[in-house]
Amino acid sequence: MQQDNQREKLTKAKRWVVKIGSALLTANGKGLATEAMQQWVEQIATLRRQGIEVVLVSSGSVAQGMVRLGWASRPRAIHELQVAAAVGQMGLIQAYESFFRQHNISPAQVLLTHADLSNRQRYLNARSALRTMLELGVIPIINENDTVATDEIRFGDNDTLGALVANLVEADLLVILTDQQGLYDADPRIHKTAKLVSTAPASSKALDKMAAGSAGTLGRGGMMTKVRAARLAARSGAQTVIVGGAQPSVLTRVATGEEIGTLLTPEQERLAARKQWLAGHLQTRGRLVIDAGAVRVLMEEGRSLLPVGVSVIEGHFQRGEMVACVDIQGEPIANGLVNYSADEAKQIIGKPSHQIEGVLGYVDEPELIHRDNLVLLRD
Ligand SMILES: Nc1ncnc2c1ncn2[C@@H]1O[C@H](COP(=O)(O)OP(=O)(O)O)[C@@H](O)[C@H]1O
Ligand SMILES: N[C@@H](CCC(=O)OP(=O)(O)O)C(=O)O
Repeated sequence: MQQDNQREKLTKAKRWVVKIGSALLTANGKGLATEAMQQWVEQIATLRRQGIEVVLVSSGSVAQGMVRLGWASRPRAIHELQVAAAVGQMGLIQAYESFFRQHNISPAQVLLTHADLSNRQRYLNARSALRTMLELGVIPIINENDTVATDEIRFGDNDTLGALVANLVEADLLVILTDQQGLYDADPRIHKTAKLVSTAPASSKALDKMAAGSAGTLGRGGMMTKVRAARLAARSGAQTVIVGGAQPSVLTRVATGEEIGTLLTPEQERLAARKQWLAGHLQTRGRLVIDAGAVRVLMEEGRSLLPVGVSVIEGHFQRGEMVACVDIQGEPIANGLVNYSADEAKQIIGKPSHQIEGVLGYVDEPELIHRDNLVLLRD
């Protein structure tokens, strides 16, 4: 993909994940950087008016908690960090809430752990909740759920969380706001002559050496986790911009394609990347026999699979697992991630989607398999 087209592509990105790091948010440990927060919120409101959906991943709970508890240095003990995070998250959310309210936007607090995104069912639940928030114009503000997150279920840094959220909501763009202007060819705190990298493929090995320096005193990740986050985001086709969050109008400038910060580019388009992942990674757990009408709309119109087009359910699968879709002769048509378990699906097949609630008592999604989660196996 041409690198010079890539900034232009930013102007078309419709779904963004914006991650804001601790150093920026907490004015380097001096309390919340409320003026800066107010400006980011204002820019997000502007982006929204331009039709861009934004998910915010915000760090700063531990740093803010330290201020509220009067602690001068970051505690080592995990339970103390958890307390700082819980106390600080209140201040963080309170501030966001009041700033978003000034623009008549409702923000929502979402706390996630690693386990929430590695379990297929919880992954799908988080995904539909976030998608619905975006549809309703609510801005999700995500942080790690530090009170319950211990080592094995921890993201460890919010750069990674931002990337996983970008994968989760199928974002076009991950913007990582930090205290440097972007990624330099060496740590600019140590090497005064270091140069800013403008654009590079996220997969470039040369980036590892450049980003090897450590994090600031408040942040956890440093540049290495940002580069890794860009690679993770690239797996679902998202672009990543690492950029100095203290610059005026930083977000709206990124949206115009202005050459600020560092743009790390994916190798594949978003949907192609997701479909490749779907095609390669999961075993099927069951089979749906679909009727001729459903075969036609899937293959010719690229539509989602609705319960009404399914005649038989085979196998024991859970919501979120991969199933095979076959025609009435048993010929494979597509594989996809199913929105209902086998037991639920058996009750709703052959029925129009508006009857799902009447049958099950709730509706997860109107589709049995959404078209974004469906890979066709025939041309
Ligand atoms: N090549 C590099 N380019 C820019 N910054 C770097 C580089 N290597 C290391 N760093 C350091 O990474 C820091 C940003 O990471 P971190 O403190 O985790 O920020 P955040 O809180 O925004 O996540 C910068 O302040 C910088 O000193
Ligand atoms: N959940 C933690 C995340 C800390 C973190 O990842 O910080 P950073 O590297 O500055 O994004 C907090 O809010 O303090």
